[in-house]
Amino acid sequence: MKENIVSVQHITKKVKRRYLLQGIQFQIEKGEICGLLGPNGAGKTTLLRVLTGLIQPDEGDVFIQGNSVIKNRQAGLSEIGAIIENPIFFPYMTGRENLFNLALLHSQLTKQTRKEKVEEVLQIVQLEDRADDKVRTYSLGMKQRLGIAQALLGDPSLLVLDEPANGLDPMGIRELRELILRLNEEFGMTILISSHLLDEIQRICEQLVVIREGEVLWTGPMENLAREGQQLEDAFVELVSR
Ligand SMILES: Nc1ncnc2c1ncn2[C@@H]1O[C@H](COP(=O)(O)OP(=O)(O)OP(=O)(O)O)[C@@H](O)[C@H]1O
Repeated sequence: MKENIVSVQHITKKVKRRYLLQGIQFQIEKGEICGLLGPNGAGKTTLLRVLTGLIQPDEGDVFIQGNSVIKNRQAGLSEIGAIIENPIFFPYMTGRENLFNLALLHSQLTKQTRKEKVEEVLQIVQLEDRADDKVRTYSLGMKQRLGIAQALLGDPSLLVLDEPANGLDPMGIRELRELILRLNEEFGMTILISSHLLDEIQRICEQLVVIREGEVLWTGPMENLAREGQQLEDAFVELVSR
């Protein structure tokens, strides 16, 4: 049996009297790519912000490799690499310089291993050729890949991507898809990804968590929702309009 790497347990988040998330529960197994879906305003970003420690839930807990991101914040969060909002880089610094700066945040790394890590992640996201160019000259797709490189600096067990394909052109979307699949296949990375691009989700995800109005509406393997030959879009629309 595969090991659960992520366990989301009864997460509830209220703002004033309104529930943004209510009793959210699901698990993600090691090595899986899990898609987080839901209509606009369902609570996806709020959930990913709780998962990555950016906001505190009112109830519940999230365990990453058995470490609570709420009670044992440092250990829990050290297992996660994420792009939640658009990654912010210094435009007048090169990609390599930006990464080196961000690598300083990983205080467990020595100067030498920091340098090696930066080169390693640049290679993984295939930005070595442009690493000495200033970030202001990068396309959106390149900035997104630099964002993923940044997320990989701490050797996370889980990569969390919130709408990573937003604004990308078809070529950028394809490069991103290939990168996500390579991270999963070659490096065994577990990935949680939210997106409105359902055909992209259908191409890359094995598991799905569908939320609506802050609650889990459906969770399970992709093929149980979008049956053989069925478009995920049709299955999704059917599900959320029930
Ligand atoms: N700090 C906040 N205060 C009040 N309401 C909030 C706050 N943050 C989010 N919301 C509301 O919570 C709901 C869920 O928002 P969230 O951004 O998590 O949804 P989403 O599923 O990511 O939506 P989208 O697909 O449009 O990005 C929305 O109705 C939003 O307006």
